[in-house]
Amino acid sequence: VARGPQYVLVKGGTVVNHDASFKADVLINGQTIEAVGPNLQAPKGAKVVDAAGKLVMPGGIDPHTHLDMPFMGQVACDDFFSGQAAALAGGTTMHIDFALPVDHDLMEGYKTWQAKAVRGCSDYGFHMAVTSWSDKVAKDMGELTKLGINSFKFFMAYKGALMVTDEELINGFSRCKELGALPQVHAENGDAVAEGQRRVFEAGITGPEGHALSRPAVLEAEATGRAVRLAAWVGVPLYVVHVMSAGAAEEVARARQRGERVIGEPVASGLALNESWMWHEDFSTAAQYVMSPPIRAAEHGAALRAALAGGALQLVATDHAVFNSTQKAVGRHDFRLIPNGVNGIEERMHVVWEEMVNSGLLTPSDFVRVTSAAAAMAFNVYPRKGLLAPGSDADVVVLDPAARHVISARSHHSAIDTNVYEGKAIRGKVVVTVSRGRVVWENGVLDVRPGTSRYVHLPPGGPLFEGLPARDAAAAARPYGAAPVRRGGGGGGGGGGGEGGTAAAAVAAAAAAGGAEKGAAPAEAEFEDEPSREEL
Ligand SMILES: NC(=O)NCCC(=O)O
Ligand SMILES: [Zn+2]
Ligand SMILES: [Zn+2]
Repeated sequence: VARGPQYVLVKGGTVVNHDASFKADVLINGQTIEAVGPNLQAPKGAKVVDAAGKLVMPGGIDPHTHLDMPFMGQVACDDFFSGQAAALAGGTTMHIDFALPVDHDLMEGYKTWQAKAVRGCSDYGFHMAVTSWSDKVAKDMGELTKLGINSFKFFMAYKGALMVTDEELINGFSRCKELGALPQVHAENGDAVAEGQRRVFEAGITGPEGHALSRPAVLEAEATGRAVRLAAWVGVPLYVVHVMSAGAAEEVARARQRGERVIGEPVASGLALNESWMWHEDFSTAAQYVMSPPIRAAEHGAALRAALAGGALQLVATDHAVFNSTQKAVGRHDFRLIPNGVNGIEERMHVVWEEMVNSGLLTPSDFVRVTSAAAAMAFNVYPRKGLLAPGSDADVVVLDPAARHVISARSHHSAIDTNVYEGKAIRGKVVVTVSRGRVVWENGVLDVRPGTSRYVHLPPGGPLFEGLPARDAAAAARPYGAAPVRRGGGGGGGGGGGEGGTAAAAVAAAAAAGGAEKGAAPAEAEFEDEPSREEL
């Protein structure tokens, strides 16, 4: 495949990183940034991109997508080529997709998703869902960390399909801790949702609005609170995907106030849209907006934007999972059958720019943090990704803050025939995208080919895991929270310790009560060998 010129010089723009912004040129050599600085000279044959008056930023990273996903009897209509092409046209140069186990088999899931991804055209990584528990699942999680997966997702909803029990959640969290892998949760109380759906449907509400009514925000807050507390008890960081409500955001914020390492991920749709669409009289229009947890009343969106601005939530994804109007129509007479999911992989950068930067809630550097750097850090691929600096991958976007455009299904690049942001006016536009050193989007023209995707290994034991053994040791010194342990004192050290008790502390308390070596340290984290960063 012809790659284009070896050198690309992005000239005359303002470089915006998450920690600084300054006037500089960016020189790309092959797939890597060679230099960032003033007045760089273009080597012979270089392609020069004029960025005068524009912002030059690290390519976006969307940490939550579902391309080519079989779900609720349908297969998401963006495959890895159309989805990644759409991403590049919107300034997102890497995404992390959720591989699903095949018949609960994680390794089969990994192979299946790699086979799907081959036809793509951009960088991608994987999370893996864990939908059951067994020794084999635990073993496969270890194998997958060697294959570049450092995060595992647990669905607390989708009863009878993907949902796990609390016991499975605890086993999974504990295994993640051993591996230095980040557990992620879809936080909704799946039992209550199933009951809510039954009640709403039996009350005669069968349309898309039933989706919103059947899974209220309280069920998301409950599950979020449960997940963060269980993660704290296990002593592992936690990543809460698609935070859609004020209550769930509060649970994340409170956990962080308690010193727990929790990341909260709002998605573009939750920040920018509101639930009223699900009451639209036209079924096709209303069904487009059905996703889980649901897009909620406007005050939730405002709370999520505020939480993102104030740092209570950390980064923005999309949960891009697209089903076209024909696919959505299978739920015409029963909202429970509408395949859940909305678009966003192409729109995220623009929607976040409009909602968060044009409104003054975030600075351009904050924008880079929430759309790129924070994901690179959370998934342990920073500064290779998420930063414009010598040695980093040459994933670069040029954003013209003055250019205006309107989002529409008529002009987007996704395979879906609708767009939940239809008609939304945006001030600011990604005018150039460079993916691994190649200009793939310029002047409204996309230059991509299927079969050019690249898998990015995500090694375990990232920054979120630094210092955890010391935290465990401190917790073990105060088993069950603040209660002192009396050797032989009957009953192993007294009552519960509020938010403070961890599993590590309980192990130490039990050991002390049973006469084992005093203060036995919890097992050292066994982060397995860092996988090579080489491509597959
Ligand atoms: N979110 C959604 O509605 N669909 C994709 C699956 C998931 O992330 O829950
Ligand atoms: Zn989910
Ligand atoms: Zn999702």
